[in-house]
Amino acid sequence: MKEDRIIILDLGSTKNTDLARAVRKLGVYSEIHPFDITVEELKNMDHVRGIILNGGENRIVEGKAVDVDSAIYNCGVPMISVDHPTAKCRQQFDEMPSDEKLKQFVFGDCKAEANWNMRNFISEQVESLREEIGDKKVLLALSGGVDSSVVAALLIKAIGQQLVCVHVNHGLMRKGESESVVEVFQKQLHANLVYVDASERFLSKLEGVSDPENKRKIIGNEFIRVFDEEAMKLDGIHYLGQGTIYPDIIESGTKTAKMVKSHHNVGGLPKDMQFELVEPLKQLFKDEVRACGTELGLPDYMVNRQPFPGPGLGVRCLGAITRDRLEAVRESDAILRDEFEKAGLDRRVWQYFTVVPDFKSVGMKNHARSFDYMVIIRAINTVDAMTATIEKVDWDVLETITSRILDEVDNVNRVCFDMSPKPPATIEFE
Ligand SMILES: Nc1ncnc2c1ncn2[C@@H]1O[C@H](COP(=O)(O)OP(=O)(O)OP(=O)(O)O)[C@@H](O)[C@H]1O
Repeated sequence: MKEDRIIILDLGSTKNTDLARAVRKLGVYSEIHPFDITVEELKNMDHVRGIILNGGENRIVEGKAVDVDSAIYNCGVPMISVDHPTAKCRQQFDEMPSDEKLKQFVFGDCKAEANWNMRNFISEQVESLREEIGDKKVLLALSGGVDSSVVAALLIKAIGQQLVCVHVNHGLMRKGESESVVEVFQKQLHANLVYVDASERFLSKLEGVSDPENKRKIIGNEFIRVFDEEAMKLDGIHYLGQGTIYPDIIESGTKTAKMVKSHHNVGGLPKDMQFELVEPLKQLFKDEVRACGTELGLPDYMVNRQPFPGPGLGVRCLGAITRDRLEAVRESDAILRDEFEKAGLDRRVWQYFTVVPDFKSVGMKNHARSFDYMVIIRAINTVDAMTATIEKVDWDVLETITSRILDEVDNVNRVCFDMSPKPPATIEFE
């Protein structure tokens, strides 16, 4: 990679990513590494212009305060420290430096060039992907979500028809979602796309299953089975593309953080599938992934898509999934998304969706007694998905959504708004 870089060494900070993002915001590439990196490893990296020793509350590891190898202090690269009392560098900060001070360090002391942007990133990735992959083929599970869509667009630009995308419609997609994957990737970007309509297969496996854990397991296992079958039909695949992004890497790789998450992958593919991995987004933060998708020409609704659970609408059609309630979830979700977009809430609210429970309530329709399902609307905001607050949706917007759902969605006679923050409630219901 040709960009100048600032290395952040994690000495127990909980704010490594904030710092890395602050540096990248200045247009300079920044990467986080563990405190015990060796000076040789550092020297093997290209274009290292500066080092930030980033200390903090997790500085005690196995009873000892951590520090970098003394050779790193003498490696001749400009260095500052943040909240690292035993640092042996000239300039030390007690807390994250202001933008001005960071600028002074990055451009003044380190003389770094501001050349980190998505255009450069894409052209470099295209070049290195072509070199790495040669004339071999790459398989990619394309969900239509942000990460796999951006990986697909990048790989299409780099290797065109050598990329084989497999999209599985498990029947639990949102309204129009699978169709838009086909429209964008097959019709517009001319991708080599295998579209598998496995709805019937998933729905029949799920029939009568009401336990949320079992539902998730069945969906996950069936997904692997379908993907496996499709992969077996293909010849000469050498690589597997994955939408791993930078937070996946740092969350599973840091040596001081308390919470360690497992690495992102395609739901645990069978071990006997011998693929090498291609993970072209592994340097990017989520907002950079979105910017990369936009630069690659993906539509706005795809790159700004809100998070959507792997098991899809299956966990929003509560209890044992029935086709009538699944349709009610899908249709009401489409109305909610449409009205949120019209009200400009789609950009502001982190996640919003509808849920249909598996019981009925009494109502009146066309002057007669009705006994039908209810739709629950949920709209939440969060920073890290660990806690969540409720969006105070404007009353008029809620009324419009309610009357549209009651008018347009079959088998529904009641609409509720979920007021519960996380905790004690979770974001999803199952
Ligand atoms: N219906 C699907 N068809 C094909 N691939 C899928 C499907 N659902 C999930 N995948 C694959 O599994 C990966 C992990 O799925 P997950 O639901 O955890 O999404 P994610 O981490 O948000 O990524 P994305 O933004 O690409 O959906 C996806 O990146 C994609 O490669």
